[in-house]
Amino acid sequence: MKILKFGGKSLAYDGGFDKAINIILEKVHQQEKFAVVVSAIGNATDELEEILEKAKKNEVYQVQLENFKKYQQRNSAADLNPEFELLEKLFEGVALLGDYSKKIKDNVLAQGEVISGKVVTQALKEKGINANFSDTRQLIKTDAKFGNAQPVDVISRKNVQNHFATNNGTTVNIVTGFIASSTDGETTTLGRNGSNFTASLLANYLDAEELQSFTHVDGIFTANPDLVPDAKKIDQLSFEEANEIATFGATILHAKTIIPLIEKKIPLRILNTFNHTHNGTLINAENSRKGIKSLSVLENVTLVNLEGRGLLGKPGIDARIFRVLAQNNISVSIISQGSSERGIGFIVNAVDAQKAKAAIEAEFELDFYTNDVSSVYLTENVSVISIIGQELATFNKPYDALIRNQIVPILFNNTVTGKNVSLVVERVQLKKALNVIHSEIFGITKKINLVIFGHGTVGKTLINQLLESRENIIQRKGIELNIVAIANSRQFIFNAKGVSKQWESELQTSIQKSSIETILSAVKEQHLGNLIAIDTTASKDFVSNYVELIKNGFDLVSANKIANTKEYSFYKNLRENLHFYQKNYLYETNVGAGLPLIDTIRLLHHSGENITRIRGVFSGTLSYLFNTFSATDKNFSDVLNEAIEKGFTEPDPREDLNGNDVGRKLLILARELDLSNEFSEIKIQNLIPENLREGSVEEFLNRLEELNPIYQNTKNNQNENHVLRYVGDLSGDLSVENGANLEVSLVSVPQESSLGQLKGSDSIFEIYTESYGEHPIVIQGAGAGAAVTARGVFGDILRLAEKSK
Ligand SMILES: NC(=O)C1=CN([C@@H]2O[C@H](COP(=O)(O)OP(=O)(O)OC[C@H]3O[C@@H](n4cnc5c(N)ncnc54)[C@H](O)[C@@H]3O)[C@@H](O)[C@H]2O)C=CC1
Ligand SMILES: N[C@@H](CC=O)C(=O)O
Repeated sequence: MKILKFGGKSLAYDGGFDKAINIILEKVHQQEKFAVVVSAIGNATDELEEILEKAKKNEVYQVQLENFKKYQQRNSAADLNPEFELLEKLFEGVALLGDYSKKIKDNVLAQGEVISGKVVTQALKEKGINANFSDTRQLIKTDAKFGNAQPVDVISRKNVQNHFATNNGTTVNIVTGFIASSTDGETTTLGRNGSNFTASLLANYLDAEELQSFTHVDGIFTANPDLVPDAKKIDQLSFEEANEIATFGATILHAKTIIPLIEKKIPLRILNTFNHTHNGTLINAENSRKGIKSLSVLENVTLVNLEGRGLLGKPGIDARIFRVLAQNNISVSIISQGSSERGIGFIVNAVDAQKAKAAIEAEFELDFYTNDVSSVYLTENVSVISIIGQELATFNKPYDALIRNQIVPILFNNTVTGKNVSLVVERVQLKKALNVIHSEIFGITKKINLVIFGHGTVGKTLINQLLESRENIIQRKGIELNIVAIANSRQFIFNAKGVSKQWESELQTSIQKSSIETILSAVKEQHLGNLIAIDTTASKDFVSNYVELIKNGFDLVSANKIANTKEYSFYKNLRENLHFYQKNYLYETNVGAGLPLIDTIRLLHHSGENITRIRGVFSGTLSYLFNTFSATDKNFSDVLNEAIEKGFTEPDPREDLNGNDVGRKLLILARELDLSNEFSEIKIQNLIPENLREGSVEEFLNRLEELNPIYQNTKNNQNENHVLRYVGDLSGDLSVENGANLEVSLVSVPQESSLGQLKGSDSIFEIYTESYGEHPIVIQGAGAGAAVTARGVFGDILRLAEKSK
């Protein structure tokens, strides 16, 4: 036979009760053999406890009692008068005495289960079922520890087996959970979660084939889904794993429930009354998945700290602390003591914190005078996260993930035998911490949250590339690149689940004003971790937000060259912050768009290779301009317009023509070699005549033809078989500070030379090193363009995402 157990919410009248009855009916029609264990209906136990407290304090409880009776009776024909009358008498007595014993309390609470058993039995009888109300006070015998009585197995087993021997067959026994009686016949209860315990005892005594516990959730989850939206239901757990979870806080399961089942290897299935065809969580003897983990939380706790130099090596300090806490009925959940014994910290429920502090202060009063104890203080508003099933050997992963996301646990400890690590975090960080740990441990896919600043030529291409490749990257890499926000300088859109393919129109109509503060608070509100900010602007101002982003947990990816080319103090401060907050900053596209240049130079330099010179055509725009202009009869201005149209140029094309963009690239490379040059030190040949340098972009573009005679002349005045190339050259002694020459100029080179053979918008970089001698390492390829640049930014994002995997 099977044992079915229905919890209070499953029997509440707001939907659960009828569903529970239907489940029972369905099973009867399928000719299953089973007994049903019931909890009290709805919140009956809590309500009875509240009324009891009111009666004790001589407060008016009668209205609440009447409401209780009305709710419990609802439209049932069950005769509940004996229970109601007993309750009235008990409450009257408590009100008169102004107190109650645990025995009285058990008697009061027991009525909830009796009422429930009678009501369910009556409802089934009305449906034509041969239901039989079974009061477990006649069956399960316990010691006299009221409130948390222990069953006397020998007697209880015999009683249960005898009862079921005569009351089985076509009968459906509706059995009260939670309640029992002492060997003297007094009503006892089995402690909170006692109905599950009753069901589990019955399953054991009757050698049941399965215990089905009907709850209001789909099963046991990897974390509380209210706090972790990505929490997953666990399909199967071994008894040992379930025991760990039960011990560390899962309210749905209690450790003592499992023990009688383990003894007889009886499977326990956690099911949902409201979704009963769902397979739920099966707990059995099978060890199918080793290392299952789940996260449990103690939300409202306080850390109590006791500090003092005189504690070192002094025996009995801990004993005194815990004795005084025990005397005050204060339970301690986590204890941490440093090996120097200069302090001890422990976690108590927030409601007990002040009491605990006062009790310890009183206990150690004399030690304050002798200065052995210096302070007792509370760290309030903290929470405990327990990672159940977590071995210390792999704890580095969730711990690193927390640090990466700027959550530093206040303390952590592990159990020596069970696999369980608990962390104390600030309560404001609880949700984020849970989600970060959950994603690290359970995330089949790792979610990386992206905030994109700027959606111009490069940004827009990047966003579309990211949206198009989303599924593919999930499949291939197990990484979900989730664009949570897109911002321009005026407005932004935000969606924690990821922006849609209609992002452009949504952004146009968005009323959310763009500012670093509003974006950061939107991110914070959603407790998002694994954050990357992507700068695809060309803004000189925006880079001043980088440090703020870093401080708020963002890694950075940038196509914008400004941050790397501002004054050296800014450059250095940015890196100091990156180092301090352990954040990353990638900017491969700053030089050579999608070409793997910065990474190559960094690798060579860090491996000790002496780079002696870097020379080449650094600008895709100017490469296209002079390659095409040299090889065709087209006007200079027409070719320049083509470069603008192809998306090669900077937002202001004068930044290419005046040599600043190439200068910046040269400076970025120099700084990669640990040189602290400033932009002002670069010798730059400006290709724009002075009279065209001022004014707006539009005005400049309208006067492009004025460039034609100048460059036609330059072209004509070259030696034969020579072509024009705009070249950047980092030379001199690159191994010493102030030894480098940074120069950008237009040169005429033989057509047959490596620079002379360049085509299209290709950039070329010749990297000379000591080991490679006269034969430089050459990196060549498209040096500009939205698609290649966006791909390069994409590459940086993936690199960071993989790093955090
Ligand atoms: N086009 C190319 O081939 C390459 C470009 N880059 C760099 O990529 C960056 C973007 O270039 P493009 O897309 O061509 O420029 P773009 O001008 O088309 O796009 C930049 C966008 O950023 C927006 N923006 C400006 N300030 C902002 C702020 N404070 N917050 C949010 N958005 C802001 C602008 O409204 C604009 O839509 C530049 O820094 C450029 O140097 C780097 C390598 C190659
Ligand atoms: N305008 C730049 C774009 C890449 O940095 C260029 O043309 O090289």
